[in-house]
Amino acid sequence: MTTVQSALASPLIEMRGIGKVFDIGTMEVHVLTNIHLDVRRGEFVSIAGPSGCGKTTLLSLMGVLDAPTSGSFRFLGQSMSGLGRRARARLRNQHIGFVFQAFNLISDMTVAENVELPLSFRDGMSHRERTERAASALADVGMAHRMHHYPDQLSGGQQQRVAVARALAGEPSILLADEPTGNLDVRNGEIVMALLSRLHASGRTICMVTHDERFSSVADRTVRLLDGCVIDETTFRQRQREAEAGLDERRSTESFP
Ligand SMILES: Nc1ncnc2c1ncn2[C@@H]1O[C@H](COP(=O)(O)OP(=O)(O)OP(=O)(O)O)[C@@H](O)[C@H]1O
Repeated sequence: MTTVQSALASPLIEMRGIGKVFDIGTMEVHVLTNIHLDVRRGEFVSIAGPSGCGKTTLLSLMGVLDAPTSGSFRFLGQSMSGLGRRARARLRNQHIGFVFQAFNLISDMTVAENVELPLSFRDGMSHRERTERAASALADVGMAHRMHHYPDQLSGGQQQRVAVARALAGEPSILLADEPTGNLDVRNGEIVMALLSRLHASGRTICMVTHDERFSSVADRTVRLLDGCVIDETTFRQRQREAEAGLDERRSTESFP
């Protein structure tokens, strides 16, 4: 098998025995313990759990923003241990799209300029290609008609859709979203979730941190954390079977009082 073939055959993200400890001088904060987690191409994985359980820390490790203290982490089949700062930045720019709770758009740049910005760090990408990619990503999220507007002329939901376009414009291998609906009202939250769902249906790989159970259930698989450990992993099929079993039970109780 060639290097390319083996990278394609292996999970996109492969974590084995991952631990993360923050040393804050006076004490060590043990945030993640012995995490085993794979994310395969085309999967939509949600990470759920109570506040402070380590969800964002885990997503930062997946996004190569931070490094684990222990364990092995492979991205696209390549070990991340010992990778230098520049190599990590290049990998993030080429393979990872980030969406955060705060939209983080630059207020004095137009929507199109915001989406093009990360592409300007790509070696050798022409201005024309950047413009075309930005236009196409904005069309994907239904925001092409606003490309010459400024962020403060858009609603929160629209700004988040632009942030998703910015994350997608570089054709990343995975989209990592940290509470993407956290700053949105119910309706805009649903619109952004419907967008992520549609992107997943078209083949995108997505990993999302969310507090919201309704949104978590949109994913193929939900990984639940508690105190930095994975305590449960349920797949969409399991949840469907459980819901059907609950329905059958209710039906039988109703038929035989
Ligand atoms: N740089 C850091 N230094 C020290 N402790 C940290 C650091 N980053 C995170 N922590 C601690 O790690 C724990 C987990 O934080 P994290 O943000 O990953 O949790 P979370 O599950 O995403 O929480 P929330 O749902 O509230 O956003 C917290 O106790 C936090 O204080």
